[in-house]
This record gives sequence, C-alpha cells and structure tokens, in this order.
Amino acid sequence: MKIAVIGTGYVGLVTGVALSEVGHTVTCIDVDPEKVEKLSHGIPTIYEPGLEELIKKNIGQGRLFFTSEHRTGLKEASVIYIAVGTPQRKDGSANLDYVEHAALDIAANIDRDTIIVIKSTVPVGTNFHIKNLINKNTKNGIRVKIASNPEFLREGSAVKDTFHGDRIVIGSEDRETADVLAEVNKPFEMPIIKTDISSAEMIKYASNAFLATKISFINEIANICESLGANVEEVAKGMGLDHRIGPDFLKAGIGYGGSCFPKDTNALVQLAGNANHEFNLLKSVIEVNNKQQILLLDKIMTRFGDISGKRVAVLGLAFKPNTDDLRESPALVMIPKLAALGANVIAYDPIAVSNAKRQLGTEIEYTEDLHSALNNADFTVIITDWPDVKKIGLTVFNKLMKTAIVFDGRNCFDLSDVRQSEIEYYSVGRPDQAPELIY
Ligand SMILES: NC(=O)c1ccc[n+]([C@@H]2O[C@H](COP(=O)([O-])OP(=O)(O)OC[C@H]3O[C@@H](n4cnc5c(N)ncnc54)[C@H](O)[C@@H]3O)[C@@H](O)[C@H]2O)c1
Ligand SMILES: O=c1ccn([C@@H]2O[C@H](COP(=O)(O)OP(=O)(O)O[C@H]3O[C@H](CO)[C@@H](O)[C@H](O)[C@H]3O)[C@@H](O)[C@H]2O)c(=O)[nH]1
Repeated sequence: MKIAVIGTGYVGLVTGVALSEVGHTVTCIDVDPEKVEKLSHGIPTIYEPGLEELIKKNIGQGRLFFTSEHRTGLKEASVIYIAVGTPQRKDGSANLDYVEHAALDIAANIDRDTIIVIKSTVPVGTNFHIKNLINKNTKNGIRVKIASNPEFLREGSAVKDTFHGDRIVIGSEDRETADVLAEVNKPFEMPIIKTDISSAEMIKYASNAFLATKISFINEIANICESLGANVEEVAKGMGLDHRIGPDFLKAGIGYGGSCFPKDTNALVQLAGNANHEFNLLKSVIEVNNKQQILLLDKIMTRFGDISGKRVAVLGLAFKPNTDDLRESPALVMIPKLAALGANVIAYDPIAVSNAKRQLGTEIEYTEDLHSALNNADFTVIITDWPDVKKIGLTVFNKLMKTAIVFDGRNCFDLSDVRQSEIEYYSVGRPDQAPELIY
C-alpha cells in the first residue's frame, strides 16, 4: 500500500521505517529540510538503536522516501499518518497547532479520498475536529475518513517496541476503515484492538497516566522506606511478583521525565477539568514527581550546607539511557539549581552533550568521558542510569574524586557492594539503616 507519514520526529520516523520494512511504500514528509536531507542519505536524525540499518535497507530497496514537499509526499497515498508534535501549552493542555497545520497541508494537497490516521497523542475529540478541518478545506469534493492509532513506543527501544509491542490500537469511525488499517498492520503480528475513536484517544492518555502513577507510587514508597529503614528495591521485588501488580515501572529514582509522561499527565488533568472532573489522583502523581526531581538536592544540602565552589560531577543528561533526548530530564532541573547554589558543574553524557548545550547553555562544563567528569570532583550526582555508569567499579570514585561522595538518583549500585567500598553513598529509598541482605 502507498502510505505517507507527516512528521519525522521519533514517532513519524520509526512508524515510516517500520511500515516500509513490512512491505509498504512509504514517503515521510517533514517541514524541516535539514532533517529530510540527512534522512534521504540514510543518516538518522535521532539516536535509536537499530534504526540506521533499517533506514538504509529500506531506502536501498526503494520502499522508503523522504521529502519536505507535501504535494510530492502525499501524491497517490491511500493512507496518511499524522505524527507531528503535540507539546504542552502553558496551562498544561495539548497544543494542537502542528496537527492542525498538518491537516491543512493534507487538505491542500491530497488527490483522492484518503484515510487519515492520527498517531500523535491528542485529546479526546481531536480526531473528529481534524477530520472536519480537512473536509472543509479539500478541493474537488475529496473526502477523508479518520482513525486514531496511538503510539506506545519508548525512546531508546523504539524499534524493538514497534516490532514486538503488546498491542496495536485502532479507533475508527466505521468497520471498513478499521479493516483497511488492520490489513496495513497485519504484518506486525500483534494483537489489534479495534475500538471507537474517543476510546482510542483515551487509551493513550490513560496508559501513560497509569505508568506515571506507578512510578510516583513507588517513589512515595521509597521516601517512606527511607524514614522507616526499609529497602524499596526489596519492596518492589516483593510487590512485582504479584501478577496483578507486575514488576515493571516500579523502579524508584529521581522521577520520570521525557517527552511524554510530564506533558501527557498534565494534558489529561486539563482534559478531565474540561469535563468538570478534578483528577486529584493524577494531580498528586505530578506533584510527587516534581518533588522527586529535586530530592537529591535536599540530600546534598543536608550533607554539605553550602556547595559554593564545590566541583560536582553530574553523570547523565538524557532523561533515560539509550537516548540523546533531554526533554523534561531531571538534569534540566538539577543542574541550574546546583549552578545557582555556586557549584561548578561538570556534566557527563555519552551522547546527549550537544543537545544539552542547546538547552542548558555553555556555562557549565561538559564531557563525553566518564572518568574526566569524576576527576577531582567534591561529589557526584547520578541522573541517568547509563550502562557505563552502572558498570563503573566503585573504587574508581575513590581513585578519581577529591572526596568520594555519591548521590545516586537511579540506585545504580548494590548496597552490599557499597557497604564493602569506601564511598559515602546516598541513594533513593535505600537508607543506611536498611538491613543487610542475609539471603
Ligand atoms: N517521542 C516519543 O517517544 C513518543 C511516543 C509515543 C507517542 N508520541 C507522540 O507522538 C507525537 C510526535 O512526537 P515526536 O516526539 O515524534 O515529535 P517531534 O516534535 O520530535 O517531531 C515532530 C516532527 O514533525 C515535523 N512537523 C511539524 N509540523 C509538520 C507539518 N505540518 N508537516 C510536516 N512535518 C511537520 C517537525 O519538523 C518534527 O520533525 C506527539 O504527539 C507525541 O506525544 C511520542
Ligand atoms: O520504573 C521506572 C520506569 C521509568 N522511569 C522513568 O520514566 C521515564 C519514562 O520512561 P519510559 O517510559 O521508559 O520512556 P518513554 O520513552 O518516555 O516512554 C513512555 O512514553 C511514551 C510516549 O507517550 C510511550 O509511548 C511509552 O509507552 C511510555 O513508556 C524516564 O524518565 C524513566 O527514567 C522510572 O523512573 N521508573
């Protein structure tokens, strides 16, 4: 089938590449000509394991194309995916400007009746609004059908998630549209949930809100564990073995970040508010997360009192490992606060440094070398659980730092190893007085 995808961010690019990999002919359209230029030459514009090979392979096999011109890209497409950003507005609601622009681009350029699939995360009601917007602006009586097909990929494992995800959700206005999209998605061999459009839109927000709730819940338990002398990792293990709870998304730390959980939880609170429902549970989830992101700062200030002039190694800038994305990373909260308190920050990340310079400025020092970050540091703050940080021998802290004091926001090290080491160590939900593991 001939498919067009509008937007080549994480979702658009991975969607376009995956659809071409399973045999469709796909043209990805982006308004950013620099992205299009790179992608046309097989150069990925995002860091995502496994993606480059797939882009190159499918370009080579003549199934994957990139363009910045909607007219060329939409020509003869039977299905058009919209995968543009839906960032957060100041009041927390989803900004639909990009989706509306994409709709007008479609209306101005399609040459036949088409199915429009919204992959972007959008509030309930948006699909019908976009359908009406397109149909109002098409020429020659062309009409579109609309379908909601929310995306569940995670950054850093986007390719794996796309080919081995848990489900594909298709919300459509009629059976015929659902059947066409089921056919498009059949090669992925995943359970397909066919439902109505509003429910599909809500499934996406509810899923992200639930996962964020799990994280804030375990973070609250972690904070209570610290006061009571229990170990949150043992608690999470014991809880997660109950299949009704499950082991995933129970890792305590400095809170969730990324391009989705923060904005989608805020958008759902707004959406509920518009329906006169005060979503108090989700509001608390957000509040807990905001506090959690600066939890280490409280520990640092309790330990030092004053950090001006201290050299601080910040390990990790990305909001999670395997991505160079800093959107809503706790690093964006912690580093300015450390700098404002007079600390000299040297920040390490293996791949996110150039993105960080754009967002955090060049006033702090950056390095892509873990060891040089630690050199002569007064204390270390771990923000991202990069594998090389987790694998570092604890003696390295003693060897390289002025004083081996480590504030670990991701519980990277086993407490038993820490106890045998000579580092001073603060983690999340695992207090000093947590009992030694005897089994
Ligand atoms: N990033 C994720 O991991 C993820 C996962 C699931 C769902 N989502 C949702 O998917 C959507 C896209 O997210 P993203 O992170 O890929 O976005 P992004 O902002 O990284 O990328 C969007 C791309 O669309 C392009 N664009 C904007 N308007 C355009 C237009 N009219 N025509 C052509 N191109 C246009 C931009 O230039 C940009 O390259 C959002 O709604 C997001 O919430 C994201
Ligand atoms: O037990 C956990 C799991 C995650 N996190 C944090 O939560 C954030 C989000 O992590 P993750 O969900 O792995 O990454 P995303 O790429 O943001 O993916 C989420 O957001 C996407 C965009 O909507 C959805 O498609 C995915 O299903 C959903 O997992 C990160 O800061 C993680 O460090 C924790 O603190 N503890």
